[in-house]
Amino acid sequence: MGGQNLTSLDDALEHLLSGAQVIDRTETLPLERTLGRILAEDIRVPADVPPADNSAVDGYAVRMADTASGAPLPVSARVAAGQAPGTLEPGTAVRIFTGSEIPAGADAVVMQERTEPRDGGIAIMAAVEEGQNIRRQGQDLRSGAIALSAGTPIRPQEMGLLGSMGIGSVEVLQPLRVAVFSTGDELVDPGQPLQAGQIYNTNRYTLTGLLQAVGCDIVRCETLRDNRENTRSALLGAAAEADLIITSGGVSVGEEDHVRVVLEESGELSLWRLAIKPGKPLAFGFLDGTPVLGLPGNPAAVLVTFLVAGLPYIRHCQGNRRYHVLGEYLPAAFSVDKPSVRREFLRARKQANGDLIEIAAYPNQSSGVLSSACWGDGLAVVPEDTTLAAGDRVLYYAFSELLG
Ligand SMILES: Nc1nc2c(c(=O)[nH]1)N[C@H]1C(S)=C(S)[C@@H](COP(=O)(O)OP(=O)(O)OC[C@H]3O[C@@H](n4cnc5c(N)ncnc54)[C@H](O)[C@@H]3O)O[C@H]1N2
Ligand code: MOO
Repeated sequence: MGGQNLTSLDDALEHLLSGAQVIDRTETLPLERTLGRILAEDIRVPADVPPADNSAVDGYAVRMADTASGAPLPVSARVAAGQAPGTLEPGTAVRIFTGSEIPAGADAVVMQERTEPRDGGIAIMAAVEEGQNIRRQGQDLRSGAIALSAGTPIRPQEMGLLGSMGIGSVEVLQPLRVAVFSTGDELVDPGQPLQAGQIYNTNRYTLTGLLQAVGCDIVRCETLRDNRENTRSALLGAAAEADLIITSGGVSVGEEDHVRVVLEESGELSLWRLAIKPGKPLAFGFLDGTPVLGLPGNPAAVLVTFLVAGLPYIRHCQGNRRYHVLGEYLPAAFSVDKPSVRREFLRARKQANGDLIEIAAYPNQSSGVLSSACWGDGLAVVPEDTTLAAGDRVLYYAFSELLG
């Protein structure tokens, strides 16, 4: 616990992750539809990749011993990629291409640029080493090994690797089903005129984008008015069909802040008020066993709390065992004069200063200013109880790294 009975982000994450349930629903998908999914099974290599020794270059397959005399070698055969290679006749060379299988008996491939036509055959113009230009059977994957383990997120390169093994479909975890609620009587959807006291709904779109970016299924996306009973019934309804409920707004201390109260009254509030800025009033709990992540209403606080607290939890629930975020320490182009008991996440970006890369922070860090995040490319972290002078190293997380 930090000051003011705030929970530190580290303690909050430990609490969130220790209770997180990984999805237990799987499905089998053809390879081309697996991008962004999480493998539900270990993938064992069915047969060596590549399946046989093959040539790395266009040239000639030879037996090294036949090249010692320097005499030209007649070309006895031609093996195009895709053809069965046959056997190298002693004392000859076989014309071969990149990817062609190596004929039995050959122990080196000479690049065609290192040869010259002579006396109806080829003369080899450079010393030959055993094994040169041969890509060995199984150099990429060995039969029987685990190539990819359960919990691996599938990127384009994993799709390619699965294809290289001849695996056309894999078992993956189903997407996390998330219900999203914005709360507030003041909210109006874009496209309609604003009346006095109203503002346009921002968080609905930030959250929709974030959830799409991280591969969740949005099963509900609604706006709740500031009414306790409606809030209660909407959240309980969503609890029956979603793996996770995310709300924005209604978690602070005002009498119109119903989300947290509904958690307390009808479920369980297990976390409230973190030592982070923005995002202090974040709430977390359960309704009918379904986790509810109550993000604060301020638009920049929504983005920050989703990234630093929600996303590690979501990645865990998605079954992703590879999620780790590595920040980097770079000199700050700004200063922080007043220490805070809350860890502060500044909307920031990298900038060049001569040959130095430094971190600049958006001048207005109000949690109501979402422009800060559109200007920025990431978050700079000011630790609790810390001041910073320009030039001090500050921890920086790129949005792309956080969302990775
Ligand atoms: N007395 C106190 N007041 C406040 C505290 C506090 O500790 N004591 N904390 C402040 C902090 S920090 C935050 S953050 C906010 C969070 O309050 P809530 O999560 O209850 O959010 P709301 O009050 O509903 O809204 C806050 C702010 O955000 C606007 N908002 C809400 N939803 C949306 C949306 N979907 N799109 C655009 N803007 C939205 C809302 O109009 C408010 O301006 O509480 C502080 N107060
Ligand atoms: O923490 Mo609130 O989220 O600063 O605006």
